[in-house]
Amino acid sequence: MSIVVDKLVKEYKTGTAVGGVSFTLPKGSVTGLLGGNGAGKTTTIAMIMGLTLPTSGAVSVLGVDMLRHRHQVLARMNFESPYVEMPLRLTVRQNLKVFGRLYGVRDLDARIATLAQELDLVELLDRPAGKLSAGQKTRVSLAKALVNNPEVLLLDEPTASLDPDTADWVRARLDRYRHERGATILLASHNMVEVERLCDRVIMMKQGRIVDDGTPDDLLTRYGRANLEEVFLDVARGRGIAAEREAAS
Ligand SMILES: Nc1ncnc2c1ncn2[C@@H]1O[C@H](COP(=O)(O)OP(=O)(O)OP(=O)(O)O)[C@@H](O)[C@H]1O
Repeated sequence: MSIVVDKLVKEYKTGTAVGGVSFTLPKGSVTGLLGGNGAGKTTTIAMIMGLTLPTSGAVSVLGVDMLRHRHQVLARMNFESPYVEMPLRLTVRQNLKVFGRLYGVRDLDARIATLAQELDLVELLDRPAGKLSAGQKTRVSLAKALVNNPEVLLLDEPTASLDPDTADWVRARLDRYRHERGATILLASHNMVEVERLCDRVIMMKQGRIVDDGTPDDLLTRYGRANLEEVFLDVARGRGIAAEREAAS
């Protein structure tokens, strides 16, 4: 298994952000984490990456306990999040160099040149990161996330702020990366088209808990719906399977 999350909890003074979440993600799988605002998706991803310390529970990535030995595996994973700003005065190239060195990437200049070609960043390489549009920044963040060719990739809304055409292109890029690298990907998204297109499994979260889990087809059948958007609305509005189970117990 590439990622094992076991009874993960994150309590803040203001309340419970993640209230006991468990799942396992096999190598090469692409899983979507779906849920409304405040459901706990970002906090879950941050705990898997080791950016946020859990209150309790365990996370292992590629067989390594992230709470004790995360330095052993960090070079084999990466993440993208709109919440993590890059140094804005540095150019795109300098940013990619800093992150590439942090991850110990060999032949870094060649890697940056390849990524710039693939993500259409050639024209932007010598511009300061602070002078980019939101969509351009998202593409640079994706380059940062791929700089070390990670086996495990965590993405927090990878196409937020992209126009539909660029978003579609980024999804195609991620799909190709997944197939070429055999990477395991966990992505939080509000975009159902994205999830239906990329994910072989969907984990639905609400108020810090997992309320459903299955392939997109399983969920459509279970809820009797034509698309994931309708399933999402059922779950968000409390008409989900979890609500029915609770009512029945
Ligand atoms: N640093 C923090 N301190 C206190 N509360 C926090 C902190 N970070 C997150 N929370 C709270 O934890 C809950 C889960 O937040 P989280 O960002 O994980 O949700 P999300 O599912 O990613 O939401 P969104 O879709 O809006 O990005 C929210 O109620 C949020 O207010």
